[in-house]
Amino acid sequence: MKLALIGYGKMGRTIEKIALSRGHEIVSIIDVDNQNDFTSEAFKSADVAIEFTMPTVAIQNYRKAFEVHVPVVSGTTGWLEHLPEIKNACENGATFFYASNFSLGVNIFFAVNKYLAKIMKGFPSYQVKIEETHHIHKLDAPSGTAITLAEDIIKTIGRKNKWTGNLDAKDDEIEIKSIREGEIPGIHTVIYESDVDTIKITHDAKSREGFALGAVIAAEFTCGKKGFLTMQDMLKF
Ligand SMILES: NC(=O)C1=CN([C@@H]2O[C@H](COP(=O)(O)OP(=O)(O)OC[C@H]3O[C@@H](n4cnc5c(N)ncnc54)[C@H](O)[C@@H]3O)[C@@H](O)[C@H]2O)C=CC1
Ligand SMILES: O=C(O)C1=N[C@H](C(=O)O)C[C@H](O)C1
Repeated sequence: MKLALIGYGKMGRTIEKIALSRGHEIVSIIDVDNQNDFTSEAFKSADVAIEFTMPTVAIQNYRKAFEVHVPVVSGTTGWLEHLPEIKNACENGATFFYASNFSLGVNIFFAVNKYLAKIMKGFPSYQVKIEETHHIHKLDAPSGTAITLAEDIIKTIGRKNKWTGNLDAKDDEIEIKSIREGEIPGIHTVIYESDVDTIKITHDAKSREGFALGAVIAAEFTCGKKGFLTMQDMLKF
């Protein structure tokens, strides 16, 4: 498959390595210094573009790729206020795959989180909160993964209406505590606490390889498809 990379930072470089090891060709790499390359023949020849950049620029990149009819797989977090525009573009011919976290392990963790929230619906004596820890370079907080975890709990548990990054959460809110420390790739913990005990589930990424492998597999899945795609479409659990 011919791949384009939009964003050649920590994720872009890890994705390049994994894509090459799976026999794919990188036909174009776009970063801050060559943003006009979206109209190049090389970029337009890509079967799929994989985008990992920054919350503030992601939406412009999606628009530019859609203009030249290149499908996009993106893992950039912190841009979801624009989701209706992207879904609308997908209803009108664009192809876009988004995941707040592409790692298989995190997606198993998402399933466990939903199952646990279903059980905890019947146990209101437990308070729920989320903690996420990432490297000091991360621009957004809370992490996209923590927001997905919180939204899945809200849909299921029946006693929470929204999440908050404030540490004085109201009764109907889920507190998300964000910690930035060293070079940590990503740790997410969901914590249920009663007067007598604590239940915790944690996903701890050892490196960025799991995120990058998931993004390349998502690009393979996206190739030849149309519309708005997610990990649920790909993993079927
Ligand atoms: N969904 C997932 O599984 C994962 C998502 N992420 C997210 O991916 C994003 C990128 O993460 P990293 O690679 O660690 O960041 P990074 O800071 O290492 O790389 C970002 C790259 O984007 C480039 N860039 C900035 N503006 C650009 C523009 N207008 N056009 C093209 N390139 C541009 C930067 O120069 C840099 O090379 C973040 O939002 C992060 O939260 C990170 C890991 C996994
Ligand atoms: O910025 C990161 O590094 C990561 N971002 C994603 C998020 O915001 O959830 C996924 C992963 O945790 C790494």
